[in-house]
Amino acid sequence: MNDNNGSVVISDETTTGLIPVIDFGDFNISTTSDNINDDVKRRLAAQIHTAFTNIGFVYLKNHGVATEKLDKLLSEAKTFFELPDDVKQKYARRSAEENLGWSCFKRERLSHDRPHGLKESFDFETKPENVRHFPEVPGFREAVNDFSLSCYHLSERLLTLIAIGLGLDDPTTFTRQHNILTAENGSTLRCLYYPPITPDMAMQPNQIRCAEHSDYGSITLLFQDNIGGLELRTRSGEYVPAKPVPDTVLVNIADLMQRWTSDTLVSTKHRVVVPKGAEYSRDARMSVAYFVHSDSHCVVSSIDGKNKYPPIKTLDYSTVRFLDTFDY
Ligand SMILES: O=C(O)CCC(=O)C(=O)O
Ligand SMILES: [Fe+2]
Repeated sequence: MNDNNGSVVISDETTTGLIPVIDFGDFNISTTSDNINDDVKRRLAAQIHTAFTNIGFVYLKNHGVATEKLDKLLSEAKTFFELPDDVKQKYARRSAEENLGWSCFKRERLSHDRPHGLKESFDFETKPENVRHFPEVPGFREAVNDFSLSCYHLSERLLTLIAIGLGLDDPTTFTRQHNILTAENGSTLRCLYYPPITPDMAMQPNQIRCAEHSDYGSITLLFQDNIGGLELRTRSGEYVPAKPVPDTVLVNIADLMQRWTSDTLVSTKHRVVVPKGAEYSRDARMSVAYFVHSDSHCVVSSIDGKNKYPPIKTLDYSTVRFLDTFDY
C-alpha cells in the first residue's frame, strides 16, 4: 500500500503496518548532496517527516551503507564480546561524561521499572582517530571506523531532510549543530550483544534484553541482525514488533530532537524482548546503533521560538540521562 507521500507502508506483520519503508536510493550515501535535485530532497523529506511525526521510526532501504561493512563489524564485535570478562574489563566504561567503552552484562538499567538489561555493549567515539585499539581483536578498530564513516554520511543527509521536512528556511539548521567528526561532538557508535538465554541463566522477574526507553540525542540509526525482539510503543500505548527487514536501517527520532521541534517529531519508546520459544532464545542477538548527538555545547531551544521547553545544553542533558542509566 502507498501512503499519500508515495512511500511504501508494509502491511504484513513485519512492521505491523506502522513503520514505513522508504527507498533512499536517490539520496543514498554514494550521491553527492549538492548534485541532488531539490524535488528529490523535498519528496524524501516529506516521506520522512510523515513517519517521524506519526510513529517516530522509519526503515530506509537502498541507503548505501554497505552490507559487507555491517557484516564485518558484527563479526569483529562478536569476537570481542566472546572474549573472557577479564580481558573486556580492560576496556570498561568509566564515567557518564565519557560515555565510551565496554558495559558488562546486566550493567545498564534503562527503566527503573525493570531489572538491568540482559546485554553487553561497547560505545565508540565516531571519530576515525579514536584512541582505543584492541590487540585481542585486531580488525575491530578498522571495522568500527569504516562503518562509522558511512553512518556519518547518512546522518548528514537525514538531518538535512529533517530541516526541509519541517519547512525551515535553512536546510543546514541541524547539520551546522552536528559537527560529528570533531571533538565538540559526542555522537557514538554502539555495538550491542544480547547473549543466548540459557536455562541456567539467573533471570529476575520482568527482566528483558533491553528495557523500555527513548534515545537521548537527535536521531539514531539502528542496524539489527535477523533475530528480532525489538518492539516500539505506539501512540495508543501498546508495544508492537519492529521486525528485522533485510538490508534496511531503522532510523528514529530521539529526545533532544523532539524537544528541539516542540514535540512535532516524536521520540518513541522502544525495548528488546526475549523472543518466545526455545529455538530463538538459544541465539545471541546483535545490533549496532549510531547515536547522533548535537555538538556538546549546542544549546537546544525550540526552533518555533515558543519555548515549550527551556533551552538546554546538549552535554548537560545527555550527562543527566547517562547518570540515570548506569550505576557509576
Ligand atoms: O538492540 C536494539 O535493537 C535496540 C537498542 C537500543 O534501543 C539502544 O541501545 O538504545
Ligand atoms: Fe534505543
